[in-house]
Amino acid sequence: MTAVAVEGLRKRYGDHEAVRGVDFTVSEGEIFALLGPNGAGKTTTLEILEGFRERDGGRVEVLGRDPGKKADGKWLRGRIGLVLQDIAVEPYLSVRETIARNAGYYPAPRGVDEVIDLVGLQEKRGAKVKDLSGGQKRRLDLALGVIGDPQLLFLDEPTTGFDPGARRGAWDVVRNLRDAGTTIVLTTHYMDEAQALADSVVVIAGGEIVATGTPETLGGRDSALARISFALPRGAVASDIPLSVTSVEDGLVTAEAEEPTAALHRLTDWALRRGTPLERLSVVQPTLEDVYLDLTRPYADVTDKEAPSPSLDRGRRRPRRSRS
Ligand SMILES: Nc1ncnc2c1ncn2[C@@H]1O[C@H](COP(=O)(O)OP(=O)(O)OP(=O)(O)O)[C@@H](O)[C@H]1O
Repeated sequence: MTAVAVEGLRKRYGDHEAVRGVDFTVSEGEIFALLGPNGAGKTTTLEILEGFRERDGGRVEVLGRDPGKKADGKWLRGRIGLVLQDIAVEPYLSVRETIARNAGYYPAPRGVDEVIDLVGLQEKRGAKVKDLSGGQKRRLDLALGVIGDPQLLFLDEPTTGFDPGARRGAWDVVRNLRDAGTTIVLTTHYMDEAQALADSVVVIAGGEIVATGTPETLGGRDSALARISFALPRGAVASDIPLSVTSVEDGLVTAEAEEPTAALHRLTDWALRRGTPLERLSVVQPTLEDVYLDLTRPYADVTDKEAPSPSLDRGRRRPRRSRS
């Protein structure tokens, strides 16, 4: 079933069109990541889904209701959880008091201590909010987002300010929530986070969707050529190499291969027969971050008045395979 459906969504601030006809769906029980550079329109889109901002055009359905309608908005507030940036909390209340107070806003909240354990704030149960570190404060935000046992959870940059260990802990929390049936919509600027968590991904830039897919397929990532590089062996010239060489710079050969396993077999066989080792050998497939940067590069440092069409300049690709 569909948890969120967005069709032709538009939002304008004065003469700035922040969201320009966005379409996407989020399936129930998945982790959906909305990615995009600063000013892309992510927060505006989320705020419309959350019922905090009116749209100028398009259709939006969240758990089958329209968050732009007052009655539906009220119904939705009991069923969605929010982890926003800069949530205002009372600084002199303790962690436990803060979570317990919020639990009272929901018809069927989770247990307060269970949620404290879930987000890893056991040690800080009695600490005042004002004495928490930045990362601990963000965990408290996460606790407040899940205390109402939401069907749908919005996470706006959930791990900003976390240390690496805490980030992995938060990822486990998010995955556990998904596995327990919560649908999760998140924004993040960390591509490793999207890679680790997301079942599906949408990239938005300049208020428009520039790519959709899974972390594995986004922007043709699964069909991009692998890049093999190694130091040119002593005495060899580029034309000796049994691969499609794209460059030789400072003695480093770079070649692209459609089937890296077979290409490596040919290359290492050639090197072994020559008796020359392949120094600095590496095989690189584009990461989600590489693909994301290519997709959004045209939008860096441009205003809404000159939003370009994205150039998919990942270089050569192997012929498209059918995608699921
Ligand atoms: N209340 C507002 N009034 C006027 N312009 C706004 C308002 N909120 C956002 N904007 C503008 O709309 C555009 C989209 O902003 P939005 O906050 O949705 O982007 P974002 O993708 O969430 O960015 P970030 O990653 O920096 O949080 C930006 O150009 C922003 O300056």
